[in-house]
Amino acid sequence: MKIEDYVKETPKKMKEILQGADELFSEVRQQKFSKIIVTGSGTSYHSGIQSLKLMQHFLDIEVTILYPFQIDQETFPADSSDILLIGISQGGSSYSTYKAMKIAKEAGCRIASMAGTENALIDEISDYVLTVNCGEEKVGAKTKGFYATKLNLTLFTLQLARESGKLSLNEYLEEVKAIEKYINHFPFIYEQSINWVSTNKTEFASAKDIRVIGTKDIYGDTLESALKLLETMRIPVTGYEFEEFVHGIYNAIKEDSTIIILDTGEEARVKTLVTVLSEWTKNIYIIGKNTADKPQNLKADFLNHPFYRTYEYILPIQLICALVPPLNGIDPGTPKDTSFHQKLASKKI
Ligand SMILES: O=P(O)(O)OC[C@H]1O[C@](O)(CO)[C@@H](O)[C@@H]1O
Repeated sequence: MKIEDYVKETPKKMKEILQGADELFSEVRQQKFSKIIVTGSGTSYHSGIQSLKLMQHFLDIEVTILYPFQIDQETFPADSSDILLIGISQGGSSYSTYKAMKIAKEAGCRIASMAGTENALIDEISDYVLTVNCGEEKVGAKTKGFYATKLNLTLFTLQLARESGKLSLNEYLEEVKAIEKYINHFPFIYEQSINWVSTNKTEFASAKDIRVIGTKDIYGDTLESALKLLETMRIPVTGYEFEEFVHGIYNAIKEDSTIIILDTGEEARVKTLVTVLSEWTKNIYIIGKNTADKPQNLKADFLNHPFYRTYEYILPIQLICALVPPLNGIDPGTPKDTSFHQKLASKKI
């Protein structure tokens, strides 16, 4: 299967994950935690970053997202028995995540794992196995798993909030309904995104480097956009939150720079930024609901819910990753070196 096939089956898998939530979280939702730490590398870390605000909003406790390398004994200076550490690895076998989970376990934390496969390495040290039931994704650059992991974190949060009374049953069902709306709407955004990518594919294929700019509400998606574009197009790509970009990154923009802006409508200065940047480069692409109607922009029928828009803005980017690299002779689903993780001892093969 190719990347676009996995993207396409995303709504079906999301529906299944929704249906399985009551059972999957039945044990963990009854527990009390004073703090939650989420850890994972790359796309898995981005799922955490993107879910952070939602988790804080519904759980009303401290939530921290850390890269595995940031976790050591000093992360847990006091009694940690009320801390839940969630380790995420879509492939389930990243040693970095596993090692961080082990340190947390030895410090007395309770441990949950979210792997995209069953019987994963990271499940071995978990008290709560919270498998991301999105089915296999046998390409290096994961897309379906990103939606599914964010949904798993969301449902974990909503179930915990429901159980502790922070959310009534009705409020819980309202949230589920809002997510279902996204699942049903997914094919429309998919179609609009495919059309936009095919209109601009030649220009994307000749991009020398790309800067992705996103607002704070989709910071995780902004980082993920940059990672996935870089991983598949194999050119320099970086992603910044709007304010951080304005802070100094703009200095690097020149004639052959390509800029993609994820415009959720939360930032009033996007238009001004585009006017200023247009003096230096013509290669500016805006993805948004109310963006100017022109071929370079994707003006899509986004639903734009503050928490669940995360299921739509990333989609056009993933389709660039799926469809543009082949124009340059790159198979985006196959890593550049298929035995890389073996050589680096970074994943259990
Ligand atoms: O199994 P893990 O640790 O989540 O790693 C898989 C992820 O790593 C990446 O290859 C790069 O960070 C992602 O594209 C992929 O989804």
